[in-house]
Amino acid sequence: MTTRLIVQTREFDPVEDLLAYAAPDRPLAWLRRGDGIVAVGDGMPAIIRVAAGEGPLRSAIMADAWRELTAHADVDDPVGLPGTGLVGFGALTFDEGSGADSVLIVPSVILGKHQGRGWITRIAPVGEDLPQDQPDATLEPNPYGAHWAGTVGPGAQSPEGYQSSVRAALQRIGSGEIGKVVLARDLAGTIPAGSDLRRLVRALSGGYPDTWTFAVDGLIGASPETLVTVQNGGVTARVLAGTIGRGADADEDAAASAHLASSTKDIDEHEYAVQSLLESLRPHVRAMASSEQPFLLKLPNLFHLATDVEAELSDGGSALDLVGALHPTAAVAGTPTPAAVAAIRELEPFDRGRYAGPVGWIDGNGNGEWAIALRCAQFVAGDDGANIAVTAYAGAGIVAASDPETELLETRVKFRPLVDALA
Ligand SMILES: C=C(O[C@@H]1C=C(C(=O)O)C=C[C@H]1O)C(=O)O
Repeated sequence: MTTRLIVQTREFDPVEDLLAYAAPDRPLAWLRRGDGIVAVGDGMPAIIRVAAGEGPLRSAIMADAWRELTAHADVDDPVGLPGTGLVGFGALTFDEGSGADSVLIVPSVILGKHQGRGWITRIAPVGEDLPQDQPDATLEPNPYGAHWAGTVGPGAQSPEGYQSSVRAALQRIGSGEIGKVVLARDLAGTIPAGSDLRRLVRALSGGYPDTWTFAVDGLIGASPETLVTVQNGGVTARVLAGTIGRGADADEDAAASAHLASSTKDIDEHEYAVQSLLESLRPHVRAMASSEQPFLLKLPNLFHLATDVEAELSDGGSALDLVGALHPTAAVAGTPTPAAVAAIRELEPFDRGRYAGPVGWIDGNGNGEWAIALRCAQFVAGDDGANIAVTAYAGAGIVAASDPETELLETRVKFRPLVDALA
């Protein structure tokens, strides 16, 4: 049976710290430079869950279910900003064959902020009171819980194992089977039961302001890379590929960025990623434009080669339709895509789950912002007060000129935001 939702958005004094209103143990958030959207409390009037094993249609099933939900929703949204009205927060698995499920969650209360304007959205099934009309309705910040620290160590893929996988990938590249493949490794550990996960979200968004910080169903991270954003017919995407760690002082830093900007290995790796995005996007848009040369994106821990792409939507698709068309890009899978995904299945001894999958939000008009879930970890609560399990992931693009040890070091630098924040 179709869920029918009633949705009401109202202008609201912008709150300083959106996260202070989120659920400590399962925050639902999308933040960048203090702007964004956060679920207040943990009410969920609708959740679309695509279970593992649904086959290669995961994003299509979700996009269709979302269309159905929005078609039956009664939305009153005089504010009309990105993230107002009916919103679902989503996280999808990287691989269609993953054992993890993909989710799109509609919370009952959302607080948002965009360029100095604030709003509140309340959502309930038709026939039930909107949250503000319920007897115990309150909107109070939750004080942050005590500081906590976790431990993570090698996961299913050891550092040595990672280098052997890179060597195996180089052989496949040498034989012409693939041009590029992105190989990841995992770190596993625990954090204490009851930890206030908002502390991690806050540390990531404060420390890495140029990233999109997300928390969706236990997947928490700060990604520098968008998969696609759609806003009133305009489409944008940011492609990243080609990476070098920051230098220890100004001279080393300048040398590192100059090295990256002129490295043919990194420029090739980047070009694979740009071409794959342009090819997948082309059938859905017109007036596609991207810069000729990548620019250098500077993050606190590393530099990336980056290209921004802009276009106009031409087929009326939603942000989730585009997610389905674009994922997985060569930035996180490789080229050609099917052979790269097959190589990942063979060379990585773990299931990526939602790492390197699409994470973001979609609204009732099909607008939305989706990142690639990088620099992230999946948190899974234990039973009966047991510790919370954490698995973090980081990968690197392997091309013909890659060196196993350098790629291992690159994954170490990419783990740093998360590992530092957990310590
Ligand atoms: C795979 C990751 O990052 C991707 C790979 C990059 C590279 O190989 O240079 C750069 C940015 C991302 O597209 C990761 O962070 O885990």
